[in-house]
Amino acid sequence: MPGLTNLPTFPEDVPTHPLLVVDYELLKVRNKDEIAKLWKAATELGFWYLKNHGADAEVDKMFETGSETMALPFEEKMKFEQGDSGVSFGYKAPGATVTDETGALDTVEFMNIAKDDALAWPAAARRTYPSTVNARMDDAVVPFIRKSIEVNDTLLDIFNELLGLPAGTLAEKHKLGEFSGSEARLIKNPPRPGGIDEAKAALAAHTDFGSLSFLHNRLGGLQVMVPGTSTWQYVKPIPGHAICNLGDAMTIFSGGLLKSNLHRVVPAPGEQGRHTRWSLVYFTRPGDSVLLRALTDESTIVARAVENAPEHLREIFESGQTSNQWFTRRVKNMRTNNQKVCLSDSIFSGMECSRWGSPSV
Ligand SMILES: O=C(O)CCC(=O)C(=O)O
Ligand SMILES: [Fe+2]
Repeated sequence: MPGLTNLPTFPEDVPTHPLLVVDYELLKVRNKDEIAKLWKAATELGFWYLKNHGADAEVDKMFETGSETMALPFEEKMKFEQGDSGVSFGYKAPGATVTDETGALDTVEFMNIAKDDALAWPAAARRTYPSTVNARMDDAVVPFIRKSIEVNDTLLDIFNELLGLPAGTLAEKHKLGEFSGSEARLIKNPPRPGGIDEAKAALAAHTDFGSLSFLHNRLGGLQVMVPGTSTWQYVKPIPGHAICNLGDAMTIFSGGLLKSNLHRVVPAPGEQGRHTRWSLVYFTRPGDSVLLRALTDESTIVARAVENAPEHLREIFESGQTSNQWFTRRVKNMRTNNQKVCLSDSIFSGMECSRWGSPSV
């Protein structure tokens, strides 16, 4: 596909953080060593590579869908814009969110497709989409979303076991039939005219809001801030390997044991920066009505983690908010048009706009 083949290789001379590689086939048969590796990745960095996930064909078709959709005239895409009310389904134009406290604008465009719409197709559950998305619902979008749900639900079951929760506890919080913020995201970031200024993020530093993200990219540009450091390191894309990460909801459920780590997107490094960057994510998020709190009553492991957690985090472990309330607030606070309200609240440092010290998407 144009834009996804014959790409320059990832440069050797940029600071890169090696993620642990976890094998999905081995996880499925509950291989002990593989599960131990997943636990290490999840409790230390919150990011890992996942190989043998079996979604390559679905991912390729989604990249085609992304390229067909982003090629539509801007006015056509804007008919599906997500708006400023905190809903994330639909189109997000470049510049619709801010990337730092100076108000610098993001450069990425998204098309977010709700899990609820994919499952209801051809009916619309949450909203409608451009013709290019509708045309690929049957052969690309629905199969990708179903495959991603299968992978993420398997990981959720394993975390359920690792956290010592009663069987089905996390599954109950991510019920297929309940409306949720779960969505597939097609992302395009164009090459930046005038060269690469890594200091200017394409997508702001954030933690993912939901539970699990299943990410596919071909060019570099994703960076993580390794806990205990204050510098950004690239995550190198490896063919056939998805990048998985945990979101804030899992940090809350687990009393802080599972890490939702800060990350951002900058222009791809080196020669790669001359090319359009495409990426694709499936976000699994808790059902809209699920209360975000540490599962202390359900697990002694979580209860102990909360007892040992630093004081300032304990408030987050009893957020008092449903998944939908939390998510709506966070999406709203990212929007450029809402910054008058938000910057006065100190979005990048305060507790009100971002309890995690950075915005979340
Ligand atoms: O494009 C990427 O590599 C990451 C995107 C991301 O972090 C997000 O959409 O939340
Ligand atoms: Fe993210």
